Amino acid sequence: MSMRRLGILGYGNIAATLLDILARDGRARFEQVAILARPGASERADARLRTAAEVIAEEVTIHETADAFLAARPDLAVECATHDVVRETVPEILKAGCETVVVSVGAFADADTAARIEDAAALGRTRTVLVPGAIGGVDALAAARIAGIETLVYSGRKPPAAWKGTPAEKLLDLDAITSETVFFEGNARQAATDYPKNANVAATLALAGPGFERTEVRLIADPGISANVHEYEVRSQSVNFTIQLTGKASPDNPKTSMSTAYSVAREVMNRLVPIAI
Ligand SMILES: NC(=O)C1=CN([C@@H]2O[C@H](COP(=O)(O)OP(=O)(O)OC[C@H]3O[C@@H](n4cnc5c(N)ncnc54)[C@H](OP(=O)(O)O)[C@@H]3O)[C@@H](O)[C@H]2O)C=CC1
Ligand SMILES: O=C([O-])CC(=O)C(=O)O
Repeated sequence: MSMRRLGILGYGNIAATLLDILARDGRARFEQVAILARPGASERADARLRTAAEVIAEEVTIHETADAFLAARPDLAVECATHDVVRETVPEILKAGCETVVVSVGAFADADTAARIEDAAALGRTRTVLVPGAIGGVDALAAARIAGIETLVYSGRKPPAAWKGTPAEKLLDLDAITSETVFFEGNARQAATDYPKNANVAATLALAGPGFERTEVRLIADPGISANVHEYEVRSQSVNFTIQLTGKASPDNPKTSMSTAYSVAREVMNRLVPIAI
C-alpha cells in the first residue's frame, strides 16, 4: 500500500503503546515516522518513542511545530495528545491535505472546534477519522442512527484513581469511598467538556448516535473494580442493543484503557493491508 510516512501528534501513553504494537506486529514498515512534541519536550519524546519507532521506520524525526511536522509530508497523521491539540493543530494538518485520525474525540463537544475541523478537512480535500477508541459497537450505532435513535444511555465506570485530577475530586473523597458512587449525570457535551481525559467515549457515542444533547451519561467511581467498564444501551428504529466492555487500564495511565491504542493500531493497519476489517 502507499502509506510511506506516518505522523504522530503526541508522545504519551497511546503514542508509545501504538508504536510498540506496530513494532511487535511486524507488518508496518515506513520510510519515516514524524512525531510532533510539545515545544521544549523533544528530548522526552525522543527517549520515549525512538526505540520502537526505529523498528518500523527508516527515519524517525521529532518536531516542535506543526509546520516542521508537515514538512515531513506525513501520508497519515494520528492525533493521540489532547483536546487542545485537536482544536489548535489538527485543523492545520487537515488544511495541508493530510488525513488525520483523532483519538481525543471529546474535543468535538466544542461546536466551534467541530466546525473548524470540518472546514479544514474540506479545504484540504481530506478527512478526519474518529477512532472507536475504548468503546465498541460504533459501527452498529452509526448504522442505527440512519434509521433513527430513540435513546442512548452510557455509563463510564472506573476505579477511583482514574478520576484523580478531574472535577470528581471536588465532588467526592476518592480515597475514602467504599462503594460505587455516581458523581456525574448529564449529557455527553457536559461530560466531554468537564472530563476531557475520561469522557472521550461519551463524545464518540454522541457523534455516532443521537448527538451530544440526547446522549445520557453517568460517570462512576468504583473502588470494587480495577478495570475501566464502559456500558451503553441503545434503542432505535432498526435495532436495540446493550454493550459492555471491560477495558484493562494502561500501565502508564490508569485513565486510558489499553484497548484504545489497539483501536488506533487497527486504524493504521487497515491502511496497510489489502483487506481492511
Ligand atoms: N477515544 C477514546 O476512547 C480515548 C481517548 N483518549 C484520549 O487520548 C489522548 C491521549 O491519551 P494518553 O496517551 O493516554 O495521554 P497521555 O497524557 O499519556 O499523553 C498525551 C501526550 O500528549 C502530549 N501533548 C500535550 N500537548 C501537546 C502538544 N501541544 N503537542 C504535542 N504533544 C502534546 C503530552 O505531553 P506532556 O507529557 O508534555 O504533557 C503527552 O505526551 C487524551 O486526549 C485522552 O483523553 C484516551 C482514552 C480513550
Ligand atoms: O480509556 C477509557 O477507558 C475511556 C476514556 O478514558 C475516555 O472515554 O476518555
